Amino acid sequence: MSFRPQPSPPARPNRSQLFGPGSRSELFEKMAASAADVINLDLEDSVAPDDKDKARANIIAATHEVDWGDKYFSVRINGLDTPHWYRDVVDLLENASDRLDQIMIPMVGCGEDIYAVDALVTAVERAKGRTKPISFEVIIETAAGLAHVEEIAAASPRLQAMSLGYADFAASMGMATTGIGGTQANYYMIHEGQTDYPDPWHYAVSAIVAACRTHGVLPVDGPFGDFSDEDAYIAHARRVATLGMVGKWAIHPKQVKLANEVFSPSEEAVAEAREILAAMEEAKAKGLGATTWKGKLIDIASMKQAEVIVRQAELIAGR
Ligand SMILES: CC(=O)SCCNC(=O)CCNC(=O)[C@H](O)C(C)(C)COP(=O)(O)OP(=O)(O)OC[C@H]1O[C@@H](n2cnc3c(N)ncnc32)[C@H](O)[C@@H]1OP(=O)(O)O
Ligand SMILES: O=CC(=O)O
Ligand SMILES: [Mg+2]
Repeated sequence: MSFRPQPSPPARPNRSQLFGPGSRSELFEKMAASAADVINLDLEDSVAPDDKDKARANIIAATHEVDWGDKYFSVRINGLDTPHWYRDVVDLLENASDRLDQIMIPMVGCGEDIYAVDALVTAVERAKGRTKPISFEVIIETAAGLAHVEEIAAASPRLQAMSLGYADFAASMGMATTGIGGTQANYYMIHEGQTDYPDPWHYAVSAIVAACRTHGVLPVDGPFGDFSDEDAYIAHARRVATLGMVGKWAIHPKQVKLANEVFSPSEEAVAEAREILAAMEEAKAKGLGATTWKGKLIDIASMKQAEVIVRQAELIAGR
């Protein structure tokens, strides 16, 4: 219990985040023309060490030259355990246009990691007279990151979003898999001869959602590596949407449409939510806190559940 109301996350659509290597500038116009809500140009793992300088220069040029429309524009910097990250921050903040909205910080392990980047970003912003503050997104993708997820979620007012990075997370946890997201062939149970493949990521997803919701941060699901398997992507996305995530990465353009569909409430769900709200208004007018709708109990908490769906639909419609 707390007397403090739960803070709202930033009110912007974040259903799909399309990634592309900063070293592949030929992809930028295609990314800008996509239906993704968020663009993540990468300086980290999809860029070879020898290409880091070129990738930074490409991304800076793209903030000036490419029309990114109304997309939220984010750049993933290198991790704090590398020699690259400070140069990423300094070069971007000194030279990128105001089209840069966000820096994504990978491999975070504790709140102090965010503090360190915040201090550097703040210093460069002041030195260069940048008036638009840069926001942060972090990736939880290590055992330490998950262990400290709540302090990370509370670490900076710049923090808008937090993603689960399946590949590095699996490696850090010592998980016996090379799969990026989804069910895992060796993670199964057998009951009365029937094989069931439970979700090995459930705990991490729920821990991230709880930390994010506590501190008004958008919880986002990370990559799904097998971009040829659309059904498996959709199944994974639907599971995490049910658990409270607001969107998912697209590491191939064909995944953008899938994410946008899964993370937009269906017309049927919105109509039902509005019916619940109307039924509860009627009940409240009669002095009741609970009533029956389609043979089921609904009460004040049902209104809050319905409002989540209606708010989400309105946010997307207002895009
Ligand atoms: C674990 C992690 O950290 S994930 C995050 C970091 N990883 C990334 O950023 C990787 C992002 N994705 C990619 O680099 C690429 O999509 C790859 C390597 C997976 C596949 O690339 P390709 O072999 O070129 O893909 P494919 O041939 O299927 O591309 C089909 C079309 O989509 C385009 N395309 C490919 N990737 C992208 C992209 N990320 N954004 C926009 N368009 C793209 C191609 O140029 C091609 O366009 P065309 O039809 O006009 O020729
Ligand atoms: O950065 C993403 C991941 O899956 O690792
Ligand atoms: Mg990673």
